[in-house]
Amino acid sequence: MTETRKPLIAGNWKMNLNHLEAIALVQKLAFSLTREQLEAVETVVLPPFVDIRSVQTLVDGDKLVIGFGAQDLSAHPSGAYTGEIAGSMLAKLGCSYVAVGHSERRQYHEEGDELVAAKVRQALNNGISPILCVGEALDVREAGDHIAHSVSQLIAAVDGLTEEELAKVVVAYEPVWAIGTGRTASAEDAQEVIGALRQALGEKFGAVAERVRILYGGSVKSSNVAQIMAKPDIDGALVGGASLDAEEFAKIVRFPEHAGA
Ligand SMILES: O=C[C@H](O)COP(=O)(O)O
Repeated sequence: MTETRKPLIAGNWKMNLNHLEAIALVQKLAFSLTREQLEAVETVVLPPFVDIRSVQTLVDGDKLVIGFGAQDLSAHPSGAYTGEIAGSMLAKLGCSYVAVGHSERRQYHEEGDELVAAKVRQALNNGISPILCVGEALDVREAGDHIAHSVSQLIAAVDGLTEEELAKVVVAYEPVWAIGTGRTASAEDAQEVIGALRQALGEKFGAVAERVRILYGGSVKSSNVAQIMAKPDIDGALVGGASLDAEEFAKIVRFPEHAGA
C-alpha cells in the first residue's frame, strides 16, 4: 500500500445471497462502518446480477459511501446473446466496477485471454472499471512459472489500452490455489507477483503503472489483511467467502486500525 493509491476492498459474493439478503448485508455493512472509515478505504460489493438493482436503490436512497458492481459482463455491446448482460446495462444500474477473468470464469466457462480482453474493452467503453483477475493454478506455481503466467494473463488483457484507460483498470492477483481453500499466499508471495505485475505494466505503459491499483485475492480475512496490505505494491483485496459476513467484511475494511495488532 502506498499513499498515492487509495486502498480498495471489494467483496465478490459469487453465487450467494438473493436480493433481500443483499439489502440486509449492505445495510449491516453501512451500520458497521463510519463515513471516515469508508472514505479512507474504498469499499465495494459485487453481488449477483439479480441483486444489483436492489443494492443500487439502497445505496442511492441512503447516500451510502459503498460502491457496487457486477461479477461479469458480456464481451458484446448488445444483441442476440441469450443470457448475457451488457456493460451498458450495468452502467445504467450505476455499477462502478465489474470483475473480469475471474479464475472461476476461466475454469468453468473456459474463458481465455482473448475473451477476457474483449470484456475489459466493454467495461471501459461503458465507463466501468474492470477488476481484472489473473493468477496461477497450483501446478504452475509448483513449476515456478507463477510470475510469467500471471504477467502473460495481465498483458494479454490490457494490450491496446491507452494510458488513460489503463489507469481505470484494477488488477486482482488471485492464485487459484488460495481461493476458497483457507490457504492464503504469504504477504511476501503476493508482493512478489504483484510487484512483477506492476513492473510489467511499467515496461509497457510507463509511469501510469504507478497509478494502477493491484489487489490480492485468496482467503483474505480480518486476521491476515493487515499484513498483506503492509506490502508496498498491494493496494487492496478481492474478498470472496469473508465478504458474505457483514461484520467480518467490515473488519477487513477497518484494516488500517488493526495494522500491527
Ligand atoms: O474473488 C474472490 C476470490 O476468488 C477469493 O475468494 P475467497 O476469499 O473465498 O478465497
